[in-house]
Amino acid sequence: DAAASQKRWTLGDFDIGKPLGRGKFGHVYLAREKRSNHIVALKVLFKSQLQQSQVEHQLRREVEIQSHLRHPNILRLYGYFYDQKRVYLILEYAARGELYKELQRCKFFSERRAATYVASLARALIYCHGKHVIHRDIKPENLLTGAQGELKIADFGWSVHTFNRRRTMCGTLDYLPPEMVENVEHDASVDIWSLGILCYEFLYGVPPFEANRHSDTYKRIVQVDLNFPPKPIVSGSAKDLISQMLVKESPQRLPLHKLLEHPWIVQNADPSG
Ligand SMILES: O=C(O)Cn1ncc2ncnc(NCCc3cnc(NC(=O)Nc4cccc(Cl)c4)s3)c21
Repeated sequence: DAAASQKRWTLGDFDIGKPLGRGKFGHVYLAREKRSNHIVALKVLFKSQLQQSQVEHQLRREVEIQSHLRHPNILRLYGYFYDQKRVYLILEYAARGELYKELQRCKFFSERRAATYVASLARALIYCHGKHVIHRDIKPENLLTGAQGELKIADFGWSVHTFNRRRTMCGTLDYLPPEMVENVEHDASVDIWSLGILCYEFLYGVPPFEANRHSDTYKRIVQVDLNFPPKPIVSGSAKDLISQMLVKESPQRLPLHKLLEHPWIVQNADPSG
């Protein structure tokens, strides 16, 4: 609630539980806020490492952006606090944990499960883009699942606000179409590409442009060297959707609201998400 996001939290406000995971910058613990008994996830980041990697500004931006986002498919960041050595993020607890572990366990998802996740992600991204926020780091590692199996986008560490850069193209703006002046659609389409990659990986268990060497992956991406293996068997409708998202020309990628009307989503996604 509003009070919670303003309160000055300290470690003493929480009972710390089991470790949930360990990331590059620190560990995540299950925790309970003592007064409310509210269960949260507490991410502990070491200031030394944040300084070393010069990501403090990114973390500040994440906290700022996340404090304005409220969506069922976006993991809440309730607040933060710090002490001498560490910064603590107070996060919504996603009871079923990391989606990529589930993908590794199942190898790949059914079309219904994949479409349900893709539709939830599209709705969350439509919400973010409506607030001129792009995530820019949509991948299985940043997706968590709640107690009912619902998908939660986490870790806005790479998200940005897309301010409307006033283009000074040859001095006048008068002749630019709305989407160019807005400059949101153009930027926001990076998340559409990533969602297309994710949809492919949900269905095949590997991302489409995977290669042994970085340089080969880079080449396959810029050439959009997209092909669909014969196994597992995937419907033509799914391939059609993926092909409309993995388009090099960003303004030509299928807009997210059109994705929600695509036959593959309409016929396979569980409306409750
Ligand atoms: O995922 C797991 O390991 C385990 N797990 N299991 C359940 C569960 N429930 C909630 N959260 C979990 N994990 C934390 C997810 C995050 C959300 N937001 C983040 N933000 C961030 O790390 N920002 C950040 C860090 C360092 C530098 C910079 Cl610039 C930005 S991490 C959970």
